Parts: sequence; C-alpha cells; structure tokens
Amino acid sequence: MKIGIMGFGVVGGGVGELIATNAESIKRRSGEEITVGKILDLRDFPDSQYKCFTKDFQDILNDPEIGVVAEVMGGTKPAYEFTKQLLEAGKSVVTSNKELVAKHGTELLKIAKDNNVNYLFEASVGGGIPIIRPLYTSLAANELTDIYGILNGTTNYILTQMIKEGETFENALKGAQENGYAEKDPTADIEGHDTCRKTAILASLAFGKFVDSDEIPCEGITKVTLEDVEYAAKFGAVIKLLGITSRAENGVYAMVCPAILDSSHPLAGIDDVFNGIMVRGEGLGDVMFYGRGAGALPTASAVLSDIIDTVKHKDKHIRLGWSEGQEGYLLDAKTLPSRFYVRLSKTEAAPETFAKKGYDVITLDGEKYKDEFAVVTPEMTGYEFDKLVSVDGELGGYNVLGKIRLVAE
Ligand SMILES: NC(=O)C1=CN([C@@H]2O[C@H](COP(=O)(O)OP(=O)(O)OC[C@H]3O[C@@H](n4cnc5c(N)ncnc54)[C@H](OP(=O)(O)O)[C@@H]3O)[C@@H](O)[C@H]2O)C=CC1
Ligand SMILES: N[C@@H](CC=O)C(=O)O
Repeated sequence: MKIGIMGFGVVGGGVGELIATNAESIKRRSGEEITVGKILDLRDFPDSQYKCFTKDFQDILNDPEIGVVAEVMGGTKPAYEFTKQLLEAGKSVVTSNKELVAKHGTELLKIAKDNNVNYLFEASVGGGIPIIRPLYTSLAANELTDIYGILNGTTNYILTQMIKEGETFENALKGAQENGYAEKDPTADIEGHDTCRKTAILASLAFGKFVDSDEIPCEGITKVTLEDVEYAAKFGAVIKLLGITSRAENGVYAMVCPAILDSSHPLAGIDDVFNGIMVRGEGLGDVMFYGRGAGALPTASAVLSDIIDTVKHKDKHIRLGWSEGQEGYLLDAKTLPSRFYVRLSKTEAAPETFAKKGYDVITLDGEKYKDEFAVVTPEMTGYEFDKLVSVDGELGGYNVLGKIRLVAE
C-alpha cells in the first residue's frame, strides 16, 4: 500500500522516519508493505531520503495507488477541505490534527462511513499514548463516567522546567518549541485551547455525543506563578493543567484549568512532556494511560498505528464516532463543588480570621512571603466562589494574588 503524507514538519517527518526505520515490522504487522507515495508540503526538502515531494494536493488526491493519507499539516484550512475530498474519493485519512477533529470530526467521520473508508485520529490526544482506540475497543463494554487528563506536553514540560529546574516561563516555552512539542502558535498550548480540543474529543468519544470545544470553560497556565507552586508544595500538593470531563444524568461536564492535586493523586507525578489520562468506568474502576504526549516519534507512532489499522481494514469501515451535539448537553461546570486555593496579600489583620471560618491557612517562611499568605476554602460551587471573591479581586478585604481550583479525585 502506498500512503500520502500531508505536512512534512515535526510529526510528518517522524512518520517518514518510522516508516523507513521499521519497514520490516510494519510489513509483518499490517500484512503488506507500506511505502510513501507522495508528500505534500509548502517547503523543499532537498536532503530528505524521500524524493516524492509535491506542492499540489491534486497529486495525492488523484493518485490511484495511494489508499491512505496522513494529514499532519495542522489547522483547519486547508486541512478540512483536503480531508473531505480524500474521504469522498475513497481514501482513508489518519490524523494528529486535534483542532480539525474537535471542530469537524462529526462530519468527517460521517463522510468516512458513507464512503466505506476510515478517518482515524489516535495521535490527536496524548501524542504516543494509546487512548482513542482503547476508548472504542478495550473499554467499550463499560459505562465510562469520568476522565481526568494531563493532555498537553508543552505546558507540563513548562511547569516541570519552572518548578524543578528554576527555569523562567519564557525559556521553558522556548525549550518546548525547540523540542517540537508546541503548536505553531503556542498560545493554543499555554492558554489551554489545545487541552480543550483534546478534552472535547475524549468527552465526545467516551460519552457518545459531540461536545463543542469552544463551549468548554478554559483557563491556561499563564497566571500560575512559582509562589503558587510553593504554597501548593507546603500543602502537600502540585499544580497541573487538567482537562476534566464527567458524565451526569442529563449531560456532561467538562472544563480545562490549572488544578491543585494532592501529591498522592495518580496524575501528580507526571512530569515533563509526559501526559497522563485517568479513565473511570462503572465496573472497571480507574485505568491510567501514561506516555509521551508530544514530539516527533511518539506522535508518529500513533499515526502509524492508524495507518496499519486502515491497511488491515481495507474495504471495511471501522465503527467509531459520536452522534450530533445537542443544546444544553454540556452542563454548567460552575455548579460543581470544589475547594479553591487563594493567595492573598496580608494587610494589618492576621490570617487567623480565615482559620476560624474553617479555611486551611498556608504561610511560607522568608522575607519574600512576609506580606502574604494563602488559604484553601471549604467546598463550594464556582458561583459561590465567584461571589466570595469580589469583582475588584478581594476576599474578606484581602487583595487576591492568585486562585486555583483543587481537584480531589
Ligand atoms: N508536534 C507534536 O508533538 C504534535 C503535533 N500534533 C499535531 O500534528 C499536526 C502537525 O504538527 P507539527 O508536525 O508539530 O507541525 P509543523 O508545523 O512542524 O508541521 C506542519 C507541516 O505542514 C506544512 N503545511 C502547513 N500547511 C500546509 C499546506 N497548506 N500545504 C502543504 N503543507 C503545509 C508546514 O509547512 P510550513 O512550515 O511551511 O508552514 C509544515 O511543514 C498539528 O495538527 C499538531 O497540532 C499532534 C500531536 C503532537
Ligand atoms: N502542542 C501539543 C502537541 C501534542 O498534541 C502538546 O504540547 O501537547
């Protein structure tokens, strides 16, 4: 089977490398030889081992020998149009492009079904971690209830570099970019949009109905400070960017936010570019998935697994997907109860007033911390917390310097 590759960047380059390096084992596992027929990219690659580059999409679309195409170019334009045309032309498409899957997955999966081909996206969540396929195969017998995930390699790498190596945010981000972890526009990583897209894909697949990533409440890591990290550590906890989704009787909850996790939490020890996904099911209990969440070869490994699957399922549509979304299906996450960490500047009054009200109070030693302290509120909804912290950023007359949700389970 000949494949096409659209986009020869970090992931596309990794796909090319893995196909060349593991040709024998890929042939053994898929049942036939897989070779690269054409590669679409805007740039030239004179030093590449491949000599089949084109700048014209029609060359891939109209090549009858190409049965599967890896769309690893990113973004929705022109990836959406290209994917649609390929599926309609009877070619399977595999992708790492979570933005496209989150936005147009429902339609593209339907087009794949109508044309008896496949649209697979294992690499779209968790980089090299197998998570998409387990959700619709190995775990298919379970009613899944909750998913908690560290889903973005870039932000987990940045947080780890800042906390463990004392690196600045800017330098840590630069490192993530140099390693090929970050999105073309890293705003998507650090502001949480990438985690949001992955959370939406997991929620749609696990609970069966489309969840729109644009509607998921989303906060990134840009407001997290090293001071917050130190208060969390004194409290026996760590800070991680989480994507969370849970099934309820009348819909699903989903949110993306920095979260304070007790250091005994299964996700607390996941550092660097690694991702971790905890899936909970009735009967099943908890299952953990762990591995490299970004980077050329880990992601290419997931893309290749989909290519092999499509080759093994030639002329057969793999049943996978979710139904259309529905107004009101995504429930209001602010109604969920939680404890909240708040960092406050100290004025003349003492933190004891909070202790008396049932708050945990955290103080840190040293000159740097003499004019501030932190509290952890009793459990309350997001709405109750919003009321507690006034619009001008005060809690009980103290200036709020930072606030982060605690995630207990
Ligand atoms: N990097 C990672 O670790 C992971 C990435 N992903 C996803 O995989 C996808 C690819 O990511 P990544 O490889 O990092 O991105 P890169 O930017 O490294 O690669 C994308 C490649 O596609 C090319 N390209 C873009 N638009 C076109 C076009 N219209 N026609 C032809 N070529 C085009 C780009 O060329 P040019 O550079 O000239 O724009 C570039 O060479 C994204 O959706 C990303 O979110 C998923 C998991 C992990
Ligand atoms: N930018 C993403 C790449 C993989 O999905 C990340 O850092 O996780």
